[in-house]
Amino acid sequence: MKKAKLYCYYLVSFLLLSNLSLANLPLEKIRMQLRWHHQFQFAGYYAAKQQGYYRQAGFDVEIIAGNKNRQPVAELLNGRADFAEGNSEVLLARLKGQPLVALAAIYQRSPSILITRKDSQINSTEDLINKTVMLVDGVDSQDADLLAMLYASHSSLENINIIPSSYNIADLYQGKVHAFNAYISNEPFYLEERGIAYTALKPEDYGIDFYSDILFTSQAMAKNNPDKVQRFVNATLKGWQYALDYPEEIIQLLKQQYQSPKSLNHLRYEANMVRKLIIPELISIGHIHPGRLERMATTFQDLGMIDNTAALSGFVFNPSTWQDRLFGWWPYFVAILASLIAALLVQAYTNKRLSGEIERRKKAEQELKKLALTDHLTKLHNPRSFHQLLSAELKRSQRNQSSFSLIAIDIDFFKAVNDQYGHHIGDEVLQHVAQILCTNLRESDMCNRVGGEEFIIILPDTPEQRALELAERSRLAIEKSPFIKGEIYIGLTMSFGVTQWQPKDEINDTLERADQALYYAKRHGRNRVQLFKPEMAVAHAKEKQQSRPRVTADNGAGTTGDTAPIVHAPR
Ligand SMILES: Nc1nc2c(ncn2[C@@H]2O[C@H](COP(=O)(O)OP(=O)(O)OP(=O)(O)O)[C@@H](O)[C@H]2O)c(=O)[nH]1
Repeated sequence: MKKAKLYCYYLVSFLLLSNLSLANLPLEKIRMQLRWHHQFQFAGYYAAKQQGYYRQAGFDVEIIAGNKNRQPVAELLNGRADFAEGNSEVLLARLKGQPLVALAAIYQRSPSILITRKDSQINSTEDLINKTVMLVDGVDSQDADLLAMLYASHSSLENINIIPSSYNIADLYQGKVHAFNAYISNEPFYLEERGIAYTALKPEDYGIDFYSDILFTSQAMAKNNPDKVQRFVNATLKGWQYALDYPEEIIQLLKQQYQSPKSLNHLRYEANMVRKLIIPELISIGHIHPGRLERMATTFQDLGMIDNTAALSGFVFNPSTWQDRLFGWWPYFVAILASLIAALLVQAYTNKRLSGEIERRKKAEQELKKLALTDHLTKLHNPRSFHQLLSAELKRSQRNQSSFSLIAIDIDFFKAVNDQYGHHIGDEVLQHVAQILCTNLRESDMCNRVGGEEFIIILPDTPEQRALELAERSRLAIEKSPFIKGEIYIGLTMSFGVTQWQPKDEINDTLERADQALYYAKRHGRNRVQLFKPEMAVAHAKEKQQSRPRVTADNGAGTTGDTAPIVHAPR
């Protein structure tokens, strides 16, 4: 659970950091090409820029007005724009092989109409025979919805005089043409302003149902930067929603910032019409239905404008294919994966450090324990440890009904060593002796330094006879191993007292007996091994009464006990 929390923490921190760093990135320059002059027709783009939606998406967007020579499809294909807005011409270009991708159909209905003067009595397309009609590019018009509307009632357009549009509505009300290609959101206002009655011939009334004002980009952009495209689309649609919610704000913006030549009333008229074309109450802004695109494509084909509709496939931007999704999400996958790996690594590193630290402390504790139980000079068990070991051995022997022996050992005339060579040489002699004493023992035997120059060996499962043999072996080893250092040569001997633990013994009973045997050995010539015998206890008690130190006590052979017969001589 703690680990899960830790990973979440890493993840959240990572994502927060990622977002912060994204916000701090410089804005990316984007060129957005409009189809025509600045007017309410493009309100959503101005709103997205004004409201900061583009900036939040990471873009610095330049909104470029269109004109006769600056048309969206050409601008985008030539790389002069990153995104653009066009009418059905976008689909037509795609079906003709241009690598364009539709991102959103802002207008669910086409604003293209043919407009006639009411007094011309032209009330339907049938009435256009032998009449002059203006279309964009004249007979070569790409205004598919208007053409389709004409074809809906004419098998051929030969009897209609189609000429290129002048883009000047005055040509209509001055009677130069009978029908004028117009935008329902634009030209009717001029006529209404002048009180000129008109008729609007709408493609939808002839079964022609086209999208318009399609936001599009290049195929390369959609493929290589789906995330960027999606961000741009989202910001744009948000802008459109804002523009439809607060049209007056955008109208003022158009006048002040984009120098729109249209009057406020004209812009309000346009805003009202635009809302009817977008139908936000019924359809989510920008929605593209593939079936409607197909119908548009079929219309182009029926008009002979394209051979087939094969290129329709893939026309609509769809970042939710698994490849696109993967492509768009891979940085997040990588980020999540990386943060998990980082969390695991940190965890592993922390664990390693912790276990290292625990190990180190354990060792230090063990070391301390060992130090507390070890004689610092000889590295043998110290008196404290000796008592623990002896008590454990006693219990073990009681439990197992076995027996152990003790050998108490004391260096002979050690005082003379200190006196003659100094305490530091005395220390080295002690180390020397300890090493010889304990080298030839069995693994189970325990060697202890219990006093200045006194040692006791615990021999588990050992009868006294065997202990005697071992003691004798040690005595001989010491005798044969003088301490030699430079010019110093010190011959050494040791005295040994041996006894066996008896089942009725307390610890001190056995210790006492070993000590009495050692005392006896000291008193009887030193450099010897003595097994405890009961009579020794009596003699020992008498000695104690006289309070005479055993080392200076008469050993029964004069005063030899006080004079050192061993050699302490420079070599
Ligand atoms: N260098 C050194 N000397 C020690 C240490 N502990 C005790 N001694 C000395 O050991 C000597 C023991 O002397 P005594 O008890 O008189 O015994 P001894 O001279 O060995 O004579 P006997 O035991 O009777 O043979 C004293 O001089 C102590 O100062 C130690 O850690 N280092």
